[in-house]
Amino acid sequence: MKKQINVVGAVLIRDGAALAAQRSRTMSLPGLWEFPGGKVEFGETPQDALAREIQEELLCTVSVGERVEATTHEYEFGVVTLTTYYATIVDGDPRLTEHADLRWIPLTDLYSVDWAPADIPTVDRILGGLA
Ligand SMILES: Nc1nc2c([nH]c(=O)n2[C@H]2C[C@H](O)[C@@H](COP(=O)(O)OP(=O)(O)OP(=O)(O)O)O2)c(=O)[nH]1
Repeated sequence: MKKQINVVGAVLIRDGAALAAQRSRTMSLPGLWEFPGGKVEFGETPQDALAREIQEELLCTVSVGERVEATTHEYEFGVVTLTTYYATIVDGDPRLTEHADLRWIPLTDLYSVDWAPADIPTVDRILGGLA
């Protein structure tokens, strides 16, 4: 049976653009774009995990809000359940640490990057919510 991986991602929206992070060559799913975040550790709430991951990888503090979407996708290396939340930056500015790139993508261009497959329902939901 494949490994089950619980992952949380942050949907940060500012001035009509969403923050996307490109996975680096040394990560799984290299080159694909994702919502910053990571794996939920034992004993953590998804919200705590998300705030911790954003602090670690973007070096800023967020307040986690409403859930956007939850989706399960089977990759070669395991089954990822990705839950995304709207989040707001309360301190600091996102900085590039472990990803290949960070980009504020205008919502009108959100489909222009190559998202990790598990993220597509979140992108659909964000854009659907605007309609
Ligand atoms: N953080 C994040 N991960 C995602 C998203 N969509 C998606 O399929 N994933 C996958 C990529 C990874 O396999 C896993 C998250 O693990 P992680 O962010 O802790 O990545 P990691 O670098 O520690 O993982 P690994 O390369 O060591 O396997 O979920 C997303 O929007 N955000």
